[in-house]
Amino acid sequence: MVCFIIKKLFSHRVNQRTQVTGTMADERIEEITKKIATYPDFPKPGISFKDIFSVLLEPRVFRNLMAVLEERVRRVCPGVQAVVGLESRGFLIGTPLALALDIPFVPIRKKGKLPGKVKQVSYTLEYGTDVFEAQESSIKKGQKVVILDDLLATGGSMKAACDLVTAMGGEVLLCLVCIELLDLKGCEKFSHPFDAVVKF
Ligand SMILES: O=P(O)(O)OC[C@H]1O[C@H](OP(=O)(O)OP(=O)(O)O)[C@H](O)[C@@H]1O
Ligand SMILES: Nc1ncnc2[nH]cnc12
Ligand SMILES: [Mg+2]
Repeated sequence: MVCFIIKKLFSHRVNQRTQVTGTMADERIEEITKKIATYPDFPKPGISFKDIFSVLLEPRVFRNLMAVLEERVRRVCPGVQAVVGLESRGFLIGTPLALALDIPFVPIRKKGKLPGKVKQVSYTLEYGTDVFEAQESSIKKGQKVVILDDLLATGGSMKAACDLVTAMGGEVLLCLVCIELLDLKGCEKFSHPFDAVVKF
């Protein structure tokens, strides 16, 4: 009986994973959604490119996006100790979020751009393959982090970032993106808690 109840509770949590913060109507999110420009067949035929830069053109909408991200992190992972941002578009939102939360910003960069000793992981993304690196001492053992990026497509980048942070001894409390491309089912690539502001 106890086992049955535990299983029920657990399956509920797993099913809720992509709904970490619920679905309350939020006018800020509706406006952010409308501002995200779509470019068909960029950078390759068949790719429908969602452009976060169109949100950044409007300070009020950008500020609202940052406020939504901050609220979600404060609600879901109050003990978070660092924001890990993925080069390059993840830096745009990762640095202001780290400042707002008053915690360190840790960059994960593409191969060969970070000085000093680095840890590496290779990965595939919607239109290619790449290698991610982090500076060896940038993530401490047991450090609780949120990983932030502009967009989740196939989930290859986010999975690689989770693997890298975990291999360095960090604990991923939340993977957070502005935009999720639902058809690509990227969040199935990794098992950490996940949340997205806008879903297409
Ligand atoms: O879920 P995935 O299939 O891995 O794709 C998502 C990633 O792809 C894009 O980055 P990109 O590597 O194009 O580089 P950029 O951020 O430097 O523009 C986007 O900013 C995400 O980081
Ligand atoms: N469809 C897409 N739009 C914007 N950035 C992306 N990165 C990977 N896929 C993408
Ligand atoms: Mg990117």
